Amino acid sequence: MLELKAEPLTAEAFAPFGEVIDARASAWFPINAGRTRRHHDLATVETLGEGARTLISLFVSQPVTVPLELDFLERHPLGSQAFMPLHEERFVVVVAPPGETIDPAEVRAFVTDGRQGVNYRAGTWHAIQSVLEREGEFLVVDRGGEGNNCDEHPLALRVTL
Ligand SMILES: NC(=O)N[C@@H](O)C(=O)O
Ligand code: NI
Repeated sequence: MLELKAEPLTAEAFAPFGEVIDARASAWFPINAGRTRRHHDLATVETLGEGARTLISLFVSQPVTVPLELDFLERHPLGSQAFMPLHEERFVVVVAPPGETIDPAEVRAFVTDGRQGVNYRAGTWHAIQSVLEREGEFLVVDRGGEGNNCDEHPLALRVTL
């Protein structure tokens, strides 16, 4: 069983896995006669393969318990996947670099602060959506289309905060 202690999520630490989406930590420019700050182009949506298209969905998730015990990570080889909380929900992020196998030494665990979202780059191994404390509602942007876009890799993990 691989034991991990979740670290506070930062863009720098998450860079090998994708982007952190956070209005507080991103540049913006004024639009709408100055009434709106546009935090522009914060993450890259990847949609690969036959019939690929971008999906916008809502995930309503029940909270996980901590320590969080997992028995697999998954990846989406044909597209990115972004999760943005709609009510400042905190969630646990577990990731490993893209590749055909997972090196346990490269698995990282993070916890978000409620204002952060993540965009997993295509192929990044990750735990399924794991919201903390209460039911969570997330805007999700990921890839639809033909072919298999979800691989699972067995891995026994316990994550503490
Ligand atoms: N299956 C699905 O749409 N969700 C997972 O990919 C996940 O990362 O939660
Ligand atoms: Ni996923």
